[in-house]
Amino acid sequence: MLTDYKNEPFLDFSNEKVADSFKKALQEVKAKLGSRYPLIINGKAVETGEEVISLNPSASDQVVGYVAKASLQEAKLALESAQEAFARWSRVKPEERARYLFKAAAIMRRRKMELSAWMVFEAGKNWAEADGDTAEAIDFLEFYGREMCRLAEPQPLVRIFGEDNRLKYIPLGVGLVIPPWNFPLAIMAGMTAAAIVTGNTVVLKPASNTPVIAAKFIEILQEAGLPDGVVNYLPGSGGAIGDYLVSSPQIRFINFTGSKEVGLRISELAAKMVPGQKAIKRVVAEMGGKDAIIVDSSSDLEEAAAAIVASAFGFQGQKCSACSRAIILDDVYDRIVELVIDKTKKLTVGPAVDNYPVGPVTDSNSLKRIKSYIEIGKKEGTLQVGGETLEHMGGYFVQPTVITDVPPNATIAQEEIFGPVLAVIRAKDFSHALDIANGTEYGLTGSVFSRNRANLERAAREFHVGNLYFNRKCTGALVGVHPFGGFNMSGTDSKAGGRDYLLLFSQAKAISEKY
Ligand SMILES: NC(=O)c1ccc[n+]([C@@H]2O[C@H](COP(=O)([O-])OP(=O)(O)OC[C@H]3O[C@@H](n4cnc5c(N)ncnc54)[C@H](O)[C@@H]3O)[C@@H](O)[C@H]2O)c1
Ligand SMILES: N[C@@H](CCC=O)C(=O)O
Repeated sequence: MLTDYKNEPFLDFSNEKVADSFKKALQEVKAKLGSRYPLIINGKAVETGEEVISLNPSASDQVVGYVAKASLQEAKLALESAQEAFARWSRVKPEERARYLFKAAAIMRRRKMELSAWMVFEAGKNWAEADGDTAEAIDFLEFYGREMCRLAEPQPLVRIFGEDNRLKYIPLGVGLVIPPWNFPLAIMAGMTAAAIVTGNTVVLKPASNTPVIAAKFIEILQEAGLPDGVVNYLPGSGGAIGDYLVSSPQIRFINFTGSKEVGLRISELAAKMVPGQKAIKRVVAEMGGKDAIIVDSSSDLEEAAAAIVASAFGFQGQKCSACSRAIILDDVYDRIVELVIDKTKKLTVGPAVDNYPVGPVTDSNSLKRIKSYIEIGKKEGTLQVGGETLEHMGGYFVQPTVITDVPPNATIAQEEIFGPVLAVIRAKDFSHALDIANGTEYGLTGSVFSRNRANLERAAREFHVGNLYFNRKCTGALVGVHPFGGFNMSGTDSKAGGRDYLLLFSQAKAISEKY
């Protein structure tokens, strides 16, 4: 009998014992940096002539791991392996499939600190961010396992005389899982787990900046006894093997999370029928955001400013949910700006291993992109804090940056920067604030700080985002509690961690028997 689902608790690093254990885990992982990781196809290690070199963004001369890089030849093998495994795996009972997830979650729980330590090195997450990522990965496994058991139960149908009617959920086939690097364990594991627990088999192409933590997940699935070929681990360049995989006739669905540009390309390619293709490809694409926090004059200004700073600069603003626009009503604008500046100035920047509040951004391209947005922002508004990149520190560090008096249509108020840059925008009144908030092509997260019930009710109706929060930060969705996914160009609103998610990887078969 399954226990009720509960979110995995976060570690309390202010407890000296917990902090000491984590330091030990960091030391242990440090000793393993620089190892080699092969592809895993049909359960077997496959070496290739090329490699992806995963670097520590806090210290860009430190190699986290050397990972075999797939070419089209291995991509073909991985597809064949998934296709063969599907014939067996799709017949495994749903409850049995769920048990592999529960077992993997138990292994992850035992290796929790180690997994988080890998993300400190590979993704540049500080301790709490890395722990949050591991906890969310465990949550996805536990939640989707239970969801599969629920979907396997007899589904409610209207009964009519003289017929027996049933409806059951069956898998789609072979899928492609393409996750981003910013939640390199949670999102990657969640996207994969949902696809396989529903009876599909997959090719998992991890993000090129974070293939080592994905290799650890594969180790865990193997330890949990997952049959060969159900998940095929295929690191490689998205540009080089992505199009081939997406266009392949065997692929039945693509579960993508990443940028709007790549998501739209996948969506377009997947829509083109190719010879040998038997079914329409389903595309689940969760993409970028330009998320806003609105503050009105009735709100607790201290709390609002703290939430803006936490949402804007947590993990260096590299969350699709990050607050990149603070939209402040005129009468409290100056006070909020003062509070935000004050709180941002207190944030120190440094290596993730030393647990600084602000760590590095993911790579040199990212640093360059953010730097160029800061330059644009300096012309579009008033630079108040930050504005510098800190190359001399040996990693990809960018100061948390606040730019005020930004017009709603400015480039930095419209385009996703995906870094620690906050645009502060002045609104005349609440209607204007909502217009500004809805005035981008995205619609992922948003938050409103207000004690005015009418404003909150109006925002509930009119603030057009997939995840709307009141009087709290706009990051940090919890599995099962805040099903996650965005509107408009933020994606297909798949609601990861929600009750609808597994249906995206299933098809319902209705069976009627006349008596
Ligand atoms: N909405 C969400 O739930 C969510 C969650 C996390 C991140 N994101 C978004 O992800 C982006 C950051 O992640 P990223 O930099 O990894 O995004 P990205 O689009 O650059 O890459 C995402 C994945 O796509 C792969 N890829 C690249 N080109 C490809 C191609 N032509 N074909 C197939 N695959 C290809 C990459 O290798 C990677 O695995 C941001 O825009 C962020 O907002 C969204
Ligand atoms: N689910 C995460 C964001 C994922 C995207 O980066 C949050 O709610 O903060």
